This record gives sequence, C-alpha cells and structure tokens, in this order.
Amino acid sequence: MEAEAAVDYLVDERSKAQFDIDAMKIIWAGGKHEFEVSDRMARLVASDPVFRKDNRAILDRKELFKNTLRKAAHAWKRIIELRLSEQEASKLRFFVDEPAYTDLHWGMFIPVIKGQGTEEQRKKWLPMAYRMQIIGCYAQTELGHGSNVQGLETTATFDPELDEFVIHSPTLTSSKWWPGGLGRASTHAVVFARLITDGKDHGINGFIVQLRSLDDHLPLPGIIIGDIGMKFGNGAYNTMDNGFLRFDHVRIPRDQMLMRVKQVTREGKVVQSDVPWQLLYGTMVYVRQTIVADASCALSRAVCIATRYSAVRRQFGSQNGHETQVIDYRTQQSRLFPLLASAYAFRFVGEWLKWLYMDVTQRLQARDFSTLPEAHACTAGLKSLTTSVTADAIEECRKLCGGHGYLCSSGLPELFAVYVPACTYEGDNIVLLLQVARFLMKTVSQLGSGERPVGTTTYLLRLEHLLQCPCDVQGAEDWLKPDVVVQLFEARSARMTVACAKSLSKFSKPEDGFMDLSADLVSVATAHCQLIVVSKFVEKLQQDIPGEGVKQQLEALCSIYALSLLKKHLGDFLSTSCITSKQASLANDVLRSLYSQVRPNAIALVDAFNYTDHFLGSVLGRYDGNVYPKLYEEALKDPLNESVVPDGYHEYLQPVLKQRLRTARL
Ligand SMILES: CCCCCCCCCC/C=C\CCCCCCCC(=O)SCCNC(=O)CCNC(=O)[C@H](O)C(C)(C)COP(=O)(O)OP(=O)(O)OC[C@H]1O[C@@H](n2cnc3c(N)ncnc32)[C@H](O)[C@@H]1OP(=O)(O)O
Ligand SMILES: Cc1cc2nc3c(=O)[nH]c(=O)nc-3n(C[C@H](O)[C@H](O)[C@H](O)COP(=O)(O)OP(=O)(O)OC[C@H]3O[C@@H](n4cnc5c(N)ncnc54)[C@H](O)[C@@H]3O)c2cc1C
Repeated sequence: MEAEAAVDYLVDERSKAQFDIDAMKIIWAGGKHEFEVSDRMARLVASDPVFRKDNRAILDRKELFKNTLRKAAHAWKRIIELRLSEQEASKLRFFVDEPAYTDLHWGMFIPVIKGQGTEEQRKKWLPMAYRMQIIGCYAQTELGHGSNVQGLETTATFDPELDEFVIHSPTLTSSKWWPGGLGRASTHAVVFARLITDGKDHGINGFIVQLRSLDDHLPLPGIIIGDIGMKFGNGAYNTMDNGFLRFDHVRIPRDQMLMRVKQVTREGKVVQSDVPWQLLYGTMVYVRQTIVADASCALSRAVCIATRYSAVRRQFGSQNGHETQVIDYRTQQSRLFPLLASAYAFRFVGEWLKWLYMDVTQRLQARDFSTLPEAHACTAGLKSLTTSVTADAIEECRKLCGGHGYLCSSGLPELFAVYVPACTYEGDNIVLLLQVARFLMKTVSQLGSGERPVGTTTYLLRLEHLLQCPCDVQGAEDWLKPDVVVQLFEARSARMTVACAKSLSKFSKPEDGFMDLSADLVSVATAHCQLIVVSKFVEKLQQDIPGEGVKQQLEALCSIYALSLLKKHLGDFLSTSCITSKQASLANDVLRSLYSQVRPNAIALVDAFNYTDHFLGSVLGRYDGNVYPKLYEEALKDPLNESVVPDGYHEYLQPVLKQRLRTARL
C-alpha cells in the first residue's frame, strides 16, 4: 500500500511540469549529440553487472581496490570492443562512477605530456599511453609541500658525463605524497623536481620517470613506493591508490625531461624557451576547468536525490487528506531551490569555461599569451567557488533528507566523502582565491596605465560609474531584470576590489598587505567569481533556448541563483551601499514567489539531468519514488542481518545479560 502511494507521488509531480522536459535534457547535456552519447553510455554502464557499486561501503580496502582494477579493466575492454570514441569513452568512465588510477592517467599524465612535452616527446610517449601500454600519474605534491609548488624539494641533477638526470629525494619531506594512481597501479609518473645543472638550481620542471617494471610490476631499483593509507569514509575515495614515492639516485636519460618550457642541452646548458614559465602549471589549469564542469554533476546528483525524496516524504499537516509533502515547506524550498539553481548555474559556467580553455589553448599555439593570466584566474576562482559550494550543498542535501539521508543507501554519505577533497586537490580553495585576488589587485592597479582589462574583468573599465551607481530597483518586478542584477553584482565586486586595493596601498611592502588583508581578499575574489557565474547564466539565456517553457524555467532559476546569493551575502551589498534595506526586503519577497514558480516543476527539473538509478546510487532518489520498501531491502542486505543472532552474542552479549539477571535477583 505505502509503496504504491510513494510511486504515485512522483507520477503526479511529473504531470505538473510546465515545460518541455526533453528539450531541457538537451540543454543540460549541452546539445543533442551530447545527450545521445551520455544517455547511451549511462545505460550501457547501468546494465552491466561488473559495474555494480552498491557493495562499496562494506568491502575491505584490498577487495575494494581489486574490484576497482577489475572495473577499470572491464571498462577498457568495452571501450576497445565497441570502438568507442574519446568522448564516449570518457562518458563511460564517468558513469562507472568510481575514482581510479585511470582518472590520473587520462586526466593528468597524458595532458602534462601533451602540454609540456616537445613534439618528439609527444610522439614517443603518447601512443604508448593512449594504448595503456604504460600507466602514468602526476607526481607533484610532496609530504612537506603541496600548495607551494616552488618549495618542492625533489632534485633532478644533470650528469653531463652520462647525459642523464639523477632523480633524488634528499629529505623525508621531499617524498612524493598523494599522487593518485601512484600507490599501486602506475608504471610511470611525471615527477616535478628542481632542475639542477652545474650546481645551479633552475626551479621546478617535469620529468618522465619509469617506476615499475613492465614485466612484473616490481619497483625499479632506487624506487621506494606504496599507498598512503585509508582516506575519509568507507568506500568513497579509497578506490584510489594515492601513493608515496622516494627516489634514491634514480637515473633517467636527458630526453625524459619535459622540454617545452625549458631545455637542457647535451652540454648541460639551460635554455628558456619563449613561452611563459607559468605553462609549467598548465596541466593544473586544464584539470581545474574539468573540475568546474564536474561540480555541476556532483551537485545535481545530490539535488536530484533531495528533491525527489522531498516530494515523497510527508510530515505533519494535511494536504488533501495526506500529511504535507516536505517539499511544500517554505524552509525546505529556501534551502533546496537555490541548490537546484546553482546546479544549472554551474553547468553553464562550466560550459563557458571549457570554451575559454579551448580559446586560450589555441592562442598559446599561435604564440599569443595575453589571455593566460585571465584563464588562470577564472579556472582557479571557479574551481574554488564551485567545489566549495558543491561540498557544502551535498551535506545540506543530506540534512534535507532527514534521518534517512544519513544511511549509506541514500547515496549521500559516499557522494560527500568522494567529493570533499575537491576543495583541496588541484589547489586548496583558499590558496586559489588568493590567486584571483592577486590578479584583481594587479588589474585595478594597472587601470591608470592604459592596460585594458580583458574578458571577465572588462567591467572594471566602468569603475567610476560602478563606484557610485544606485541600484535600479523600485518595485519587486525590477529584481527580475537581468541587466539590473548583473550591474549590481558588478558594483559589489568593483567596490570591494577598490576598497581592498586602497587598504593594500597603505602598506609599504605589498606582501605584508597581502598577508594582513588575506581574509578580505578572499571575499573580494569570491564576489568576482559569483559575478562571473551570474553573468554567464544571463548570457546563456540570451541564446536561442528551444522548447516550450524551458526558457521561463531557466529564467526563474537564474533569478533564484542571483537573489539567493544576494540574501546570503547581504552584508557585502549593504556595506558597499549597493542596495538599500528596502530593496533587500523586496528581493526576499521575489525569492518567495520564485520558489512557488519552481515548485510544480521541481521534479521535472531534476529529471532533466537524466540520471539512471544506477548512477544516482540512492534509494531516496529513485526515479519511481518507491522509497520505503527499498530502504528495507537495502537494510536486509547488510552483513549484520545475515544471521538472526549476531556473531559475538555467545561471547559478549549473553554473559552480560546473564550477569544483569543475577544482579537483578540480588
Ligand atoms: C585528474 C583529472 C581527471 C579528469 C577526469 C574528468 C573528471 C573530473 C572530475 C574529477 C573527479 C575526480 C578526479 C580527481 C583527481 C584529483 C586530481 C588531483 C591532482 C592534484 O591535486 S595535482 C597537484 C595540484 N597542486 C596544486 O594545485 C598546487 C597549487 N599551487 C599552485 O598552483 C601554485 O604554487 C600557486 C599557488 C599558484 C603559487 O605559485 P607560485 O608561487 O609559483 O606563483 P605566484 O603566486 O608567485 O605567481 C607567479 C605568477 O604566476 C601566475 N600563475 C600562477 N599559477 C598560474 C597558472 N596555473 N597559470 C598561469 N599563471 C599562473 C600568477 O598569477 C603570478 O602572475 P603575476 O606575476 O602576478 O602576473
Ligand atoms: C584526494 C587527493 C588527491 C590528490 N591527488 C594528487 C595528485 O594526483 N598529484 C599530486 O601531485 N597531488 C595530489 N594531491 C595533493 C593536493 O594537490 C594538495 O594536497 C593540495 O594542492 C593542497 O596542498 P597542501 O596539502 O600542501 O595544503 P596546505 O597548503 O598545507 O594547506 C593547509 C592549510 O593552509 C592554508 N594555506 C596554505 N597556504 C596558504 C597561503 N599562502 N595563504 C593562506 N592560507 C594558506 C590552506 O588554506 C589550508 O587551510 C591530492 C590531494 C588529495 C586530498
């Protein structure tokens, strides 16, 4: 009975949708072709028993890791058998949904050789890597230094006699520590080390180093290597073999130094090529961009679970003879719908960032380096913003699901445990925001010198206007005007940037100012990044959006995204006199009415993500809403329920119970 009622809730919900859901699916996927590929790969994975993942939380580490190896090998087999394209293969790996050494092989090892190798090096190494005849990882971080890349201690000393580099770990803290895929799977690594020639330190560079034998996988001489141990959560990121690595005078040929940025000649002379040295950090820029695109996936997944469950779950009150669906509580809406809006916002900003990255890559090939600083600031800032919001949002979605959200079968604990390190890897989020702030301070300081801000900082050209323009909101409906909202976010960011720049100018040494004002600088960078997300959402809506009612839904979500940020950061907007308290109160009224507009469409808006039940991995987020019987089913699968009387009863429970009996008689 209850099961049927639960199913009915979602059928009814779906019938209320006021837009063309198939058209929205295509918008979400980024095009018809992308939708078709994604849909096909999701189904392929969901229907293959090797890719089952409901047992991850109960496998011990060794079984878990072996199972990951098995899945990765099976995925590779399917990719070859089905002759999948690069796009299809990467979608297939995405839907397998299990962090693995292959992420680092395809996501960092290959890109670093592509980006930092010479033509010759690419020709030699990439075909082997593409065929997976070698498996590689990205070994940058050390025990003692992660954020401070210039502080790395591993050395690569040139030996001109033998035309080789000697790779060495001179201290404990110089041990490589964290690289994914290093611990157990990789045969090779791109190792970042200090380049030393003729006793002189030339800074950091990448070197291709073989770690394990291609015959028996044993570590090569001078290589000390292993896994760094269990990480946060059961299952979760423990499918990944993050590793440690020490070198004891390991020799590699000179041509295994990646030489696009710097070269070392046969005589040991270091030649700096004409590309900016920051290209050494280029792989990080690439991965940050992919992490932004991925944030909308993790966020939408959590939101899909919480939204469907909120429609199924009923507590208190009365709605047509039933208790109230928790999604109808205003508090639930005010916590959930901004997250739904953020998922769409991050999707569109991720699309735009992909374009920006492609654009900067093409320019670099044509030796135009002018947009590199902006690309660095955008990828760093948006990586930071989107991962921080997503990590917090997954936890909020868990709370939105009440007690059942805490069960592993809700899918949310594992999603959280897998996702939170995104706030740290590929650049700690605070460290990255400080990079954005540095870029903004530099941009503002150069305004007077004729240097024109580009791309996302173009608004700073209108600084005089933005510093004093009043907000154009007279009535509530004005809050729905995109140009009013964008200008408001520009004004807030401009005013905060200028205030910080003024405070900085009071310090005789800029580094001291940066240290002292770093918390404010982080707020400035956050305001700038939020402006980027809002404006890219608005720009998306200026494009042709086909499908009945689709544009209206997206407009509502865009307004929710912007106005909920305004509410959250009201202090910024009021203290910079960007808005009045009356305008703030009108924004709050508009938000409430936007929530009512989204409410009947909420289920369809999450259905548009087109996630299979296999991918969601959540009893609470099931497409059919059949939550309660399935919660029982999952509970009964737990190993604790395998026997009626638990293991340990005779040793530990019965004696206690018996003893209590005797005590009671006394
Ligand atoms: C693995 C990808 C998988 C892909 C699959 C797709 C699916 C995606 C989903 C993801 C899910 C799972 C995969 C997870 C995989 C995890 C991978 C994690 C891998 C790692 O963590 S690798 C290690 C990453 N490490 C870092 O990020 C270190 C952070 N630190 C730095 O970046 C730097 O040290 C620094 C903080 C920038 C400081 O550097 P430095 O002291 O040298 O520089 P300054 O601050 O003095 O700046 C000098 C100058 O240079 C500019 N600049 C700095 N960085 C860059 C850059 N990257 N590009 C261009 N320019 C840069 C800076 O602005 C200054 O300019 P100025 O002089 O002011 O003009
Ligand atoms: C799951 C996972 C996977 C990883 N995979 C890889 C990999 O494949 N390859 C690889 O090379 N590395 C990898 N890493 C390492 C990762 O890139 C680093 O951990 C990350 O860059 C952060 O550096 P850190 O650990 O040195 O942090 P720290 O810099 O030590 O950070 C500690 C604290 O200090 C603060 N802090 C540091 N510097 C500043 C500053 N200048 N101003 C203000 N505050 C500051 C930070 O905000 C943070 O709160 C991985 C890490 C994790 C967790």
